[in-house]
Parts: sequence; structure tokens; C-alpha cells
Amino acid sequence: MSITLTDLRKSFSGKPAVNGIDIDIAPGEFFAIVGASGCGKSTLLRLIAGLEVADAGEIALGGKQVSGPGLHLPSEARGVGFVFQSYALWPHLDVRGNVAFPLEAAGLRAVEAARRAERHLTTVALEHYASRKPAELSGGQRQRVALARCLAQDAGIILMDEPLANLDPHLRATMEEELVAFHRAAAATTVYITHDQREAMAVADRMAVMAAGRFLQVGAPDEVYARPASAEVARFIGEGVVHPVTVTDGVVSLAGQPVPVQGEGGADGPRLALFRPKDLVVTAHGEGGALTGRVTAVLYRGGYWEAKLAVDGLTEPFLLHLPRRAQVGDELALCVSDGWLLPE
Ligand SMILES: Nc1ncnc2c1ncn2[C@@H]1O[C@H](COP(=O)(O)OP(=O)(O)OP(=O)(O)O)[C@@H](O)[C@H]1O
Repeated sequence: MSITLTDLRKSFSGKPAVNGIDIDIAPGEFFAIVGASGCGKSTLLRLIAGLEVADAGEIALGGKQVSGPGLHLPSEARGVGFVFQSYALWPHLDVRGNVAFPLEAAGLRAVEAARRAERHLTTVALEHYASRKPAELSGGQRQRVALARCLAQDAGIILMDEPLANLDPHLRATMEEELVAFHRAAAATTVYITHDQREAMAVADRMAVMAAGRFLQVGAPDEVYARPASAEVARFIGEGVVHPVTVTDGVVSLAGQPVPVQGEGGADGPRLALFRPKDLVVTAHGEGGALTGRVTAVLYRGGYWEAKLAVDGLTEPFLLHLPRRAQVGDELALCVSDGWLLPE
């Protein structure tokens, strides 16, 4: 089912939480919304679900309007499934019961509900755990029960609110793969919110970067990563540093050195450009075109050292990935091999 939001707005005590969202999400798409805490992600999801009443704007699900001026279809009438970070399992029911209960509540015969529950427990590889209680499962297994329950309801739209937030980092990585597989199996349009940009990039077909109730940029994860539309998006997505640069006759210079960057040239004058660790190469001192700086911090990240390099004339240090250990205070020469000139 498609999801169409038109100039959607919601305020709390006069403060906008969702401040004019327009988007078309295609049937079957995995759409992630990423943004800092308090940017309005949960409110937006709750508006789609029908758990909040919009102040203005329209929501259409599968081409049918469910919210608009004078119209608010309740959650049960919208055909959406949810998965939350707190798995919201019933502790006294076993795994099979947790998946089957909502089906029985919706009027399905107990035998048929149990049969359908078992089928979906197989999809999430929990068929051997059907008789366990939630307390006897790991966090990841509980989340899979929640996914199976959502799947069993056959919803055309699945809304996920930070479903992996309570899991340890190793399990999160495994669950990201499972979520993608789950999405493929469910064939439902999925809207997934998270404050973790890496997670959003890993799972989504398309992502929106949200701040202060608005979408700053919408695009495929690789596109948003490679071509951020603003300094705010550039700082939020991936690692890197935004520096002021100068454009003169199409040549971009950083701290007085010409640097190769991608992006629209436009008029001469001051601009901003993003430099990621992959764009920076440490070279021998005295090589042409090198910037020199001093190491101000070093952290070992497993396989490489992450260092900050302060360069005269730049307010923020560069972020580098070094194959060898460096010490705070070391002087390094740096060659810029790439970068992204932010749109004006
Ligand atoms: N029921 C409510 N009553 C009053 N203010 C609310 C309510 N729900 C949300 N807000 C406010 O609206 C803004 C957006 O909140 P929301 O929960 O949508 O953000 P979020 O991006 O999901 O944050 P988080 O990642 O921390 O969950 C916040 O300033 C929040 O305090």
C-alpha cells in the first residue's frame, strides 16, 4: 500500500512537532526516517498510525484518505501493523499465543489462528520456541516474536519505531539483516524510524533526514551519503567535517590550497565543503599540495586509528582514519583526494 502525506502538521502546546511533511512512499518500499531525539519522528509515525490527530494536512494510505480536514479514521480502520522498541509482548502468553491472540481477537477461529501463528514463527526462525514464555527468550528473540505478530496480521503497512534500540550492538547487526529479510517476506510498505543513521542506511530503500519537524533531504542512502544537500545533513550522516572553502574561477581552495571536490561550482565566493576520512591521505612532508596539521586526539577503532588533525586556518579538526598509530602532538601532512562541495 502506498503512503501519501501532504503538508502534514502537528503541534503540542503551540510547538510544532511535525511541521509540514510532504512525501509519497511507494507500495512495498522500505522507508527509513532518521533524525536526532525530539525531531518529531515518533509523532509522524503516530500520525500515520492514527494514534495522534493531525492539526492540518492529509494522509492517504493505499490511495484512500484516512486523515484530512474533518476526517480522522481510527487506528483499527487503517490496516497498519506496528513494531515498537519495547516489544509489548504479553508475559503470561507463550510465543504462539502472543502471535495468535490478536488474530483470535479479530475473529479468527483458535485453530486457524494457531496455524497462522506457527507459519509466521517459521518465517522468523522461532518455530522451536512456540511454547516458551517471553521471559525465557533473548532480546533478539522477543523482537522476532513481535515481528511475527506483526506479519501474522497481514498488514499492508508496517510501522517500526526503533525496533532494535534495546538490543546489544552485535545482535543489532544480525537483526538488521533479519529486518531486510522480514521486509522482503512481508512485502508490506515499511516506515522505520531510528536515531541511528547507520541502521537507517543499512536497511532502507530510501531515507529521510528529519530535523525540527521537517524533512531536510529524502533519497537513497548512498545518494544522501555521497551528496548531502546541506551542512546539517552532511554533519548528521556518516563521518566527516564541514569546512569553509573558497571558489575562484571554478577552483576550490581550502586553507589556501586548491583541493579536488565534486559538486556544483556556481558563483565565486565562500562556500562549505564536506571532507570524509576516505577523502584524506597522509603523505610525506613537503609534497606539493599538502596541508600540514597537528594530531589532537587518537582512538583505536579496531583495524585503524581514528585521529583528529588541527590545521592552521581551519576552526574544526579533520577526521582521519590511519592505518598506523599516531601520537597526540604528531605533525602530519595531508593530501585531499576528494570532497563534496555543498549546494549553495
Ligand atoms: N504527547 C505529547 N505532548 C506534548 N509534547 C509532545 C508529545 N509528544 C511529543 N511531544 C513533543 O514533540 C516533539 C517531538 O517528539 P517526538 O517524540 O515525535 O520526537 P522523536 O524524534 O521521536 O524523539 P525520540 O527519538 O527521542 O523518540 C518533542 O519536543 C516532544 O517533547
